[in-house]
Amino acid sequence: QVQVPAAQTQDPKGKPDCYGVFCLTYDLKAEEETKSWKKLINIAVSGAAGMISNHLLFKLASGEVFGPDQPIALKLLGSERSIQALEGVAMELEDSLFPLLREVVISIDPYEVFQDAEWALLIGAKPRGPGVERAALLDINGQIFAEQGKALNAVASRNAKVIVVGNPCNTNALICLKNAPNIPAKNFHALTRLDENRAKCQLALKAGVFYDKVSNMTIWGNHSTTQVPDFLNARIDGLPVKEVIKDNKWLEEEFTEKVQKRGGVLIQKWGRSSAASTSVSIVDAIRSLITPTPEGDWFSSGVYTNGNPYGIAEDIVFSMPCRSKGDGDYELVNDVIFDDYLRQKLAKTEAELLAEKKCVAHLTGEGIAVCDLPGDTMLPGEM
Ligand SMILES: NC(=O)c1ccc[n+]([C@@H]2O[C@H](COP(=O)([O-])OP(=O)(O)OC[C@H]3O[C@@H](n4cnc5c(N)ncnc54)[C@H](O)[C@@H]3O)[C@@H](O)[C@H]2O)c1
Repeated sequence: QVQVPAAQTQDPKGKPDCYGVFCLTYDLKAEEETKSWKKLINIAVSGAAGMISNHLLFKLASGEVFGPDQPIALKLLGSERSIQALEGVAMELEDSLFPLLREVVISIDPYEVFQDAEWALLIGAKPRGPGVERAALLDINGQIFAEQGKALNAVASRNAKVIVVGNPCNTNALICLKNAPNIPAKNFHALTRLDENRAKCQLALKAGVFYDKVSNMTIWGNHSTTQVPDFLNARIDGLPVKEVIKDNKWLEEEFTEKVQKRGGVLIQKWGRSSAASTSVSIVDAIRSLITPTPEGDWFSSGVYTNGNPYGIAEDIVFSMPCRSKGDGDYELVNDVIFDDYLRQKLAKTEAELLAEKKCVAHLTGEGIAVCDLPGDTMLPGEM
């Protein structure tokens, strides 16, 4: 039974950064006596007034992500344009009376928001408007992630875990980690978990089984339409997918394209991009790092290539199969197989990421940018 410590009034002037009711402090003595709660953790969220955050923040504050005995502080970063909305978010958090939510800070200054952050969930980015080239988007959003990388480097916890959601998320994550040399590059992730979840759902549908039977699902490469949902290594009910779904044409063409373009189809139906399922996948991504991966299974995450066993180019952020002991860290999976089809697809998504990297050389400290993208591929959420 978790006990909620009594609130104590404190002079709000003493805590200038806090929002509203979160300026009141809890009675720490009462908390010590219960011994049932863990030490507070700082979670920074950028784009906190956006659609994804509108789902995610309430999951974080409810205890669904870090557990019912883990108090949290939410440090919310918005853009100048979203500051009013951000206040609205903070008001809704106040009114939800979450016992685990101890502090809320809203700000447009990443140096303030990232102070001592143990987790940084970087969602805020500019959406790609009509007529905006992918190269231009890389530059516009890249600037945001260069600045936020510098801020993380200066003030975040030295072992902060960073999950980049804002698109183009792989290259944004690369820019971010290059600007944060004091934080291990291994701690940076680009979110490809939504793609993994979508792939599992499509395989389950085709095989006529519930989706909990699908495991070992890797999304390789970029979070774009060149991503590779790997049906060679995935399993259904413990069996290789190809032994269950004996329709290679469907797997190579329909399945792959369905996963790559699922986001675009969803926009057509909804009139906006996926926010609820994205927030669920961010929760999945965090939980995969803080709970041990089930024996024999793995999860996908866009991570920094630095000595990978698959022969993928080094020094990019590439989605790969990972396993975790539940300590926030991960290891790459060794027991995966490749065939010609998979190798060919991997080469395409790898080429795209290498080209994206050249486009942002000015933001990673690697010289002058040369932008020659192989094709203007879409993000999964674009049509
Ligand atoms: N990786 C994935 O799987 C995945 C899935 C869905 C969406 N996305 C991406 O996530 C991002 C956010 O999506 P959304 O639907 O929440 O968008 P949204 O437009 O509803 O919200 C984005 C918010 O970020 C804010 N923002 C912009 N620049 C900022 C900055 N420099 N610092 C802080 N905040 C800033 C905006 O004001 C806005 O409130 C988009 O880039 C989208 O493409 C990624």
